[in-house]
Amino acid sequence: MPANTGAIPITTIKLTAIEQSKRLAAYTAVDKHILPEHKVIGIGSGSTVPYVVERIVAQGRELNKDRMFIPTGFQSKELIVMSNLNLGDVDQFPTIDVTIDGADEVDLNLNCIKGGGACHLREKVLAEAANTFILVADYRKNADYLGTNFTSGVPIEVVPFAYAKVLQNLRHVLGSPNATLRMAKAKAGPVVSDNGNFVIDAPFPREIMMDPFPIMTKIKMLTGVVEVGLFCHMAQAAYFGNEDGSVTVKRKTEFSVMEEIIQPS
Ligand SMILES: O=C(CO)[C@H](O)[C@H](O)COP(=O)(O)O
Repeated sequence: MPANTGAIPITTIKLTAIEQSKRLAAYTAVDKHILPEHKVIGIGSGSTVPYVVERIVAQGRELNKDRMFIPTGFQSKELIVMSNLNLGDVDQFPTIDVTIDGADEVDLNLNCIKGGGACHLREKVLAEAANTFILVADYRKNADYLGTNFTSGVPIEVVPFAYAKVLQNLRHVLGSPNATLRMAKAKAGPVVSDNGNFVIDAPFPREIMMDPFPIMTKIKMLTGVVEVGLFCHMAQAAYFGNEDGSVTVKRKTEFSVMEEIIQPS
């Protein structure tokens, strides 16, 4: 099913198992983390986030009238506006109470890949600005190691004139021989991000992805790179909707990441 940007109420559509899993994750995360005292809320991108907004809208006008909602890009901006929520930006609200966002894959330690929708620069800014950063996804995104199911690689936003140089660095120096420039599907030429930049997808072998922080810093040091779609040590929790109606939660504790399963009620 195509992503619903908010124009059609999602609840009127018959959902596939995967869409139900996304909705379950989103609803559970909103119920646990978007509390009456939260006034500035970051809204991520992707096909799971419309369910986040749907659940927030269901909290009612009384709670939402005093809240500001900060988007991570064009899609979430449209969602916020179409849902009659108050639209703000991160330059007005550099401290966000809670940001909820989707993920392309999440590992054992709550590191994740983001940028499948080329929004990871703004997504990372809103994740970093947030006191609490929460991920929502269906069960396919729940992995032990990054690159398990999401094999297209780490999304890397680059300034256009530097893309060929960065590709060379990735292929010949950093160990991603199959790094490629992401091409558009319904337009000739490359994908252009909401910030006017290009996106490279760089797959790395398992041994590198088992501990993604070092490669994230190396990629980020390449001149021309704007942001890397590896979010390391940022999320407090991730919610995955499962096919059987349960929700798997990975939650950061003081010393490690704990996993629990919430059974359907
Ligand atoms: O990082 C993202 C966009 O840049 C999305 O959050 C990510 O691709 C997950 O999307 P979906 O909820 O459709 O699976």
